[in-house]
Amino acid sequence: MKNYQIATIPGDGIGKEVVPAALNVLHTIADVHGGLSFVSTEFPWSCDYYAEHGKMMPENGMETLQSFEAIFLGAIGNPSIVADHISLWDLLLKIRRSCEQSINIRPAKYFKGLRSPLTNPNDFDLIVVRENSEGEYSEIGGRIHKNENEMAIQNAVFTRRGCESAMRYAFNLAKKRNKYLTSATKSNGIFHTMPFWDSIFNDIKKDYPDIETESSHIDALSAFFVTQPEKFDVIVASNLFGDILTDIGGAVMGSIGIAPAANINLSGKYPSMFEPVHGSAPDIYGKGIANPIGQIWTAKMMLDHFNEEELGQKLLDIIEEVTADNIKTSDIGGNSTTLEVSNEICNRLKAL
Ligand SMILES: NC(=O)c1ccc[n+]([C@@H]2O[C@H](COP(=O)([O-])OP(=O)(O)OC[C@H]3O[C@@H](n4cnc5c(N)ncnc54)[C@H](O)[C@@H]3O)[C@@H](O)[C@H]2O)c1
Ligand SMILES: O=C(O)C[C@@H](O)C(=O)O
Ligand SMILES: [K+]
Ligand SMILES: [Mn+2]
Repeated sequence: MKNYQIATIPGDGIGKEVVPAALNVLHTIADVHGGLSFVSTEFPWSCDYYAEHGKMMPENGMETLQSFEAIFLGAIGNPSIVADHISLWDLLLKIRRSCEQSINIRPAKYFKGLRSPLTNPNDFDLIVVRENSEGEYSEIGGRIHKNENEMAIQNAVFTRRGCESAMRYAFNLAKKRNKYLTSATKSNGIFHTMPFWDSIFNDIKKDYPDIETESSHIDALSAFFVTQPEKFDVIVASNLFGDILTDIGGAVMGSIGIAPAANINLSGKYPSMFEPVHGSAPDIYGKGIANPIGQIWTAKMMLDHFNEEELGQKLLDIIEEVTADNIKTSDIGGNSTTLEVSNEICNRLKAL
C-alpha cells in the first residue's frame, strides 16, 4: 500500500469549494485502485488566515510543507481583505520559489461536450511550459516621489539557468509529443531580456535537431491561440507571458475554470505543487457553482507526477464523458452544481 502525504491548502474563495470536491475524487480513485491512499493534511493559510494572524502563513510554514510529497492548492486572493500582490507573494509565489518549483506546466485541449467560444474549435492539444520562478515577476524596484513626480520602477530578472531549464524541459516534452516547440518572445519591444531569451533558445535548439521550432512574438502568439490553437504543440514562455497565455488556453477550451496546472520541482528535493490556473473567483464564491474540473484535472496531473498515469487517463476520460453528458456547471453552459459534477465523476469511477 502506497500512502501519499499531501499538504492541502484550499486558500480563498472558490478554492474552498473546488478543493474538497477534488479531494473526494482523489479518495475515490484511491479506493478504486486499492493499492494507494492519499493522506491529506489541511492548512487554512489564506486571506482569512491573514485577517486573524496578520500573515498569510506561519513563520515555519515553508518548513512544514517540506515534509510532504506534494502540495494541493486551490486559489489565493481576496482583495477585500488583503491586497493581491501581498497575498500572492506571501503565499503562492513564496511556495513556488522556496520549493524551487521552477516550471509550471499548463495543458489546454479540445474537450468533448464543451462549448468553446471558437466558431471552429477543431482538435487542439497544447501544453504551455511557463518559467515559474523569475522573469517579469520580481520584487526588485520601488516607488518614489509624490504627485506629478511619482514613479515606479520594476526590474525583470532572466537568468541563463532559469531560461535554459524551462526551455530544455519544453524541448524534452516536445520530443515525446508532436516535436513542435514555440518560444514566446517580444524581442522587438523588450530591449534586453527578450533578445537574451531568444539567444538562449537559439543556442539550445541545436541540441534538439529533431524538434521543429518557431519564435513568435507574444502579441501575435496570443491571437493565434484564439484563431488557430490547433497549430501548437508545446509552447515555452516566460513567467508573465505564460500566465497570460494559459488563461487564453482555458478560455478557448470553454472556461478558465477547466484549466489545470502543475508547479514542478525538477530536482525532487522539495514537493511539487498542484493548483489550477484559475483564481479565487470572488464573483461566484459561495453559490456552489464553481467548475471543479480545473481542480480535478489538476489532481490528475498530481497522479501523473506519482506515475499513476493509467488511472489519471481514466479520470480524464470520465471528466470528458460527464461533460459530454451535460452534467456541467454554468460557466460551460450547464446548470449543475460543483458537487453534482464531482459526485458524478466519483460515481463513474466507482463503476469502473
Ligand atoms: N493561482 C491563484 O491562486 C490565482 C490565480 C489567478 C487569480 N488569483 C487571485 O484570484 C482573485 C480573483 O482574480 P481574477 O478575477 O482576476 O481571476 P479568477 O480566475 O479568479 O476569475 C476570472 C473569471 O473566471 C471565472 N472563474 C474562475 N474560475 C472559475 C471556475 N472554477 N468556475 C467558474 N468560473 C470560474 C470567475 O468567476 C471570473 O469571472 C484575485 O485575488 C487574484 O489575485 C489567484
Ligand atoms: O500570477 C500568478 O502566477 C498567479 C495566478 O494568476 C496564476 O496563474 O497562478
Ligand atoms: K489557482
Ligand atoms: Mn494566472
